[in-house]
Amino acid sequence: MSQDARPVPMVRLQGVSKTYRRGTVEVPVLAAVDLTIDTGAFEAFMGPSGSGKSTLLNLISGLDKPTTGTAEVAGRDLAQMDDRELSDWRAAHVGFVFQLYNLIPVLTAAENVELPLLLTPLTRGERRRHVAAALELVGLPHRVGHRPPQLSGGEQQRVAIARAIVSDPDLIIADEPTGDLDRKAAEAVLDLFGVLHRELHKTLVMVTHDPHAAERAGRVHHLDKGVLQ
Ligand SMILES: Nc1ncnc2c1ncn2[C@@H]1O[C@H](COP(=O)(O)OP(=O)(O)OP(=O)(O)O)[C@@H](O)[C@H]1O
Repeated sequence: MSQDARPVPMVRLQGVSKTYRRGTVEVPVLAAVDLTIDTGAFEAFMGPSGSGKSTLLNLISGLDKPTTGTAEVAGRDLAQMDDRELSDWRAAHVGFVFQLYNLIPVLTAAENVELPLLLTPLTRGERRRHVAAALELVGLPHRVGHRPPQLSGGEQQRVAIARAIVSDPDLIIADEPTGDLDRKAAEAVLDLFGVLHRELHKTLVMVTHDPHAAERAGRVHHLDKGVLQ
C-alpha cells in the first residue's frame, strides 16, 4: 500500500500543549504531545493523578482547545470549527463513557439511551429501534423501563455505553470506565468494549488506572506530568 493510500488516522495530535491560567499563574498541563491513533484501534492512557489524562481526552473530543499545536480527529482539524460545528461534529462522531455513568436518575434506561438521538432528525419509531438495538447489544433488553437507582453499577455503566453508541459514533472516549465497578462488573464492561472494537470496528480511547483494563487495549500510553512517555 502506498503512503498516500493509508487510511486517515482517527486522532492526530501534533505539538499539542495545554496551559491553564489560574489568575496570574500559568499551569502547564500537557507539553509537546505528538500522538497518532489509527482508525479502529483500542488504546489506553495511564498515569498518575493530575498527569493530564482527562485534559488529553477533552482535547481529543473537542471539549477543550490546545494552547499550541493541532488536533485532527475523525478527519477534521478541530481548531477550524466554531462551537456550533464542534458540537454537531461531537454528536456525530464521539460517544462518551464516564466513571460515574452520568445517567439522569429520573429517566428510564431507554430514555437515557435515547437522549443523544433527540438532537437528530430520526422519527420517534426510528429512535425506539436504535435504543432497543443498543440496549440489546449491551445485554440489557430486560431493563428498558428501569431507572438508574434501580440498576447495579455495572448495569448503569452498560446503559451509559448503550447511550454512547446509540448514534453510531466512530470514536468512543472512556474516562475511567471501570473505576467504580467491582471486578466482575468491570470485566463485563471490558468484554463489551472488546465487542465494540472487534465486531463494530469502533476506535476506543480509554483512560484507566486499572492494569486489567489497560491489558485489553492494543497499546498503552503513559503520561507523566503532562508528557507522553
Ligand atoms: N479547567 C482547568 N483549570 C485549571 N486547571 C485545570 C483545569 N483542568 C485541569 N486542570 C489541572 O490540570 C492538571 C491535570 O488534570 P487532569 O484532570 O487532566 O489530570 P488526570 O491525569 O486526568 O487526573 P486524575 O487521574 O486525577 O483524573 C491538574 O493539576 C488539574 O488541576
